[in-house]
Amino acid sequence: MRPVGSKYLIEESLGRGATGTVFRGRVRDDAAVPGLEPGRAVAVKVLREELATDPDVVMRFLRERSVLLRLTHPNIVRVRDLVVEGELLALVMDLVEGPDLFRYLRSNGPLSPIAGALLMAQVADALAVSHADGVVHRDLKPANVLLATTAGPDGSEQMHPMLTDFGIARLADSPGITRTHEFVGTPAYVAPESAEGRPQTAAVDVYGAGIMLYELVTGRPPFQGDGPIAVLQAHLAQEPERPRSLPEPLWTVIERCLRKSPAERPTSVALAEALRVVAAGIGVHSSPAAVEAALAVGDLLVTDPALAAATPTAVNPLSAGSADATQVLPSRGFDPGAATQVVAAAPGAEDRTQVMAPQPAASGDRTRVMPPVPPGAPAAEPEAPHPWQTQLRAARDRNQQTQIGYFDPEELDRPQVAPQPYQAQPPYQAPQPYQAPPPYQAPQGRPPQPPQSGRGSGGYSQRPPVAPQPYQARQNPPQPPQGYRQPPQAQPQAAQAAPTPQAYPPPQPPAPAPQRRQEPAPQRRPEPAPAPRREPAPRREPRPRSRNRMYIPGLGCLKGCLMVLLILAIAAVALWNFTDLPVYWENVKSWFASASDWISGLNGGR
Ligand SMILES: Nc1ncnc2c1ncn2[C@@H]1O[C@H](COP(=O)(O)OP(=O)(O)OP(=O)(O)O)[C@@H](O)[C@H]1O
Repeated sequence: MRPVGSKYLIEESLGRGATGTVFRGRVRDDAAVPGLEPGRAVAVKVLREELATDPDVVMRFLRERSVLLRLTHPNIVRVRDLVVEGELLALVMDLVEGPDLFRYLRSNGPLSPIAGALLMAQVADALAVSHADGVVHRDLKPANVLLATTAGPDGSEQMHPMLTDFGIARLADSPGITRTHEFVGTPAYVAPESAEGRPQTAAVDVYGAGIMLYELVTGRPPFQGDGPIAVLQAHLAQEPERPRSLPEPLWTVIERCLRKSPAERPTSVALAEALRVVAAGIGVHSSPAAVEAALAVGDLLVTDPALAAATPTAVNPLSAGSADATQVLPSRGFDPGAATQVVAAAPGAEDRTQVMAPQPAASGDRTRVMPPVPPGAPAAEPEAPHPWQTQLRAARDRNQQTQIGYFDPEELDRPQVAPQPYQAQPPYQAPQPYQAPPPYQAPQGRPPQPPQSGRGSGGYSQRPPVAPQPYQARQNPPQPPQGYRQPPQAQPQAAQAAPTPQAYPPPQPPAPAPQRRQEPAPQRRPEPAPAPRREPAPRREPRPRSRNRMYIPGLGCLKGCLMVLLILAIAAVALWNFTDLPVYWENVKSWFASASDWISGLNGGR
């Protein structure tokens, strides 16, 4: 056990991410911490050294202390204390016993549309509370949703989603840590404006929620690519493809969250409400009124008028006054330093319009960080995947990691991904001729999810937790990225009536030009007649991030072997010179000679 500050002891590591390592810990027996009794188990996130030694991060850490500590909600992992001790920065949080959503999805496959909608509604509740307090999460992804296990009304285990890592991306996004062209976030979940270095408002979290919702119900995020740059370009240029079996109302919500323009995305409050309406209206038991309400869910997805008003300026960080325009959040908790940094990160038009490219040395390390496997879970895959699947998965894992990396603006000019219409993965390719998918059926093989009533008058804690089935580590083989599948018929079905055939219009085959695509294109889209290029800004060398930046595969092993050989050689010389080994050796030789003579004698006697 290691002490952290004067009040906590840390035990084993629970896992490591890009921003730090999380340990299981406990409050010291002699410590008095408000709200935490002595001996209480906690989770302690020790920020990585590079962050902890940056004066700007330390300043932010202290300045945002009160914001982080006051964020309380049943769906937010509560931060209990912040520890600053020498070069150590740590957050003390409530310990959540349960897997994170990333691991859950890997072990159990996608959720049903109803379960996915209800789970994300709770995440949206958490976002609504933090957004009201001026705090943007900025790194929404399944790995940052922990699933606490709670007992359901019938005594069964239920999962309760809890959002964690609030403020961490913001802490890491310090002028001292991230510089021009740098980026904090997780490529698969990053909003277009974040990828471009534009101001990040609450709408980036709604975008992240849309990506997560898509992934929860299909098993893969909508934008993929081989490497972070390809993924960022997809966020900027591609439209998401509707999975064939997704209910229309749920797709409406996802599509609105994934709008390229932040001003067109719903607020987190509207998102939470809409998701509950969708969940209530897409079950096979849903009443006609609930079905009707779900089909009209688009009307509930109201946008933030303040964001819409700020957008014309906010999308152009070079224009005068853009620093003010970034302050679309309530002033409480807003950090003007962050806005200044974003604007300062776009010194020229080239910078603003370029897609950032990772420098391998800066990001290579992070690709190796994998969420740990739950205790007792078998590490081996039941079936060896095809090498191609392995590559796809590796690319996906890379994009699941939070990245704080250097991006080379010159990479923009190298075509990473041609901005062409999204090409669906095999499961989503529209068959020829197009056949309408079977009507959506409620989830099978999972506990029936009772549709929740609408939000109470401000009482979040009144809502019973509804979530996917209890986590079972590696019960099923991990699912390769694929669409929502109808569960096998053999599994027990929820006792629900057949759906009304007209309830959900079948999804249209991928349309060549949906209405949205005719809207004004974001600034990043390729221009048909490119303006004369300015001279590229001189490339800045990235600040050395680690004392050990060079990694040569096998070098450690080689050095070890050479060292062993050297030690053996020295030992041999010493033995030869300082022991009776030469005498023994002479004896051995003479025995050998005698034996040879004796054998020759025997042969000669015949
Ligand atoms: N409060 C907590 N209680 C229990 N486990 C936690 C808690 N917070 C994090 N963990 C676990 O610790 C591990 C590391 O968490 P961390 O947030 O550093 O990783 P991450 O989100 O995957 O990484 P990053 O966001 O930095 O890329 C995860 O497996 C997570 O499930």
